Amino acid sequence: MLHVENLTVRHGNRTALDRLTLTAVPGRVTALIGAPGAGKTTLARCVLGLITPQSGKISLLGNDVREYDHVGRVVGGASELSSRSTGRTTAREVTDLLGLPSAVADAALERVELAGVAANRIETYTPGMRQRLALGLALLGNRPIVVLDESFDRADLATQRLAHSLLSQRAREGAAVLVTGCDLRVLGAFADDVVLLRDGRAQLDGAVAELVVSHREALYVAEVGTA
Ligand SMILES: Nc1ncnc2c1ncn2[C@@H]1O[C@H](COP(=O)(O)OP(=O)(O)OP(=O)(O)O)[C@@H](O)[C@H]1O
Repeated sequence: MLHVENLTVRHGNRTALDRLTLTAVPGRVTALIGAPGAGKTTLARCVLGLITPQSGKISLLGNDVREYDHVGRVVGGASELSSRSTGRTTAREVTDLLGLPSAVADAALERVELAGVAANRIETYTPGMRQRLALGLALLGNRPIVVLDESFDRADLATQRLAHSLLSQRAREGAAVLVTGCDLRVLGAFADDVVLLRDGRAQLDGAVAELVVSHREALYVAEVGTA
């Protein structure tokens, strides 16, 4: 379980997250939907331990995020990829952190169809290949929480399909999966829950199946609005 409570983050005088509360439940895919600037990346970076919020609480598996030396041991996610590194080196950094054999890194790259370019630098990858690498890294090691700030709704169709199938499968295996994006029409096809973020606040929060019936207008108008 990933639970965020009353999280506030300010960048200078700009409030990126404003007392945000949300939960990503094990066994389900949660889509964090918001227009550009709504605060999705800020939230993902907080969960990955890259930003310290001004106030509020993040708990991972019931423990305060600050109790973890390496959040990456329990949260699968891709933070900034170093473009001069290769896909293989990057994946092996994760297997090293998790104490897994390097063959697991190779298998993760194969799963996202990057085995043939594993030895190439990330700077040579297309946007879709980078997104597939992020996906492979996030799923590596079957960690109980997955956070992907990748806007797969804007990816090429093959990458979208792969993301949908692998993230749904990981949720079915019991992980709490949080994925960000702008377009609920795409993410709603495989997400179970949705949090609609606007100006750093959760405007709507609930099961996709219920919200698209009760708040259809608000969901689709708000997601394309400016933050
Ligand atoms: N390092 C920073 N310094 C100043 N302002 C920032 C910084 N990072 C983010 N912001 C601001 O915080 C707000 C939230 O940004 P964030 O990147 O989290 O949104 P987002 O929903 O991920 O947007 P996008 O879909 O474009 O990635 C925006 O107003 C953004 O301009």
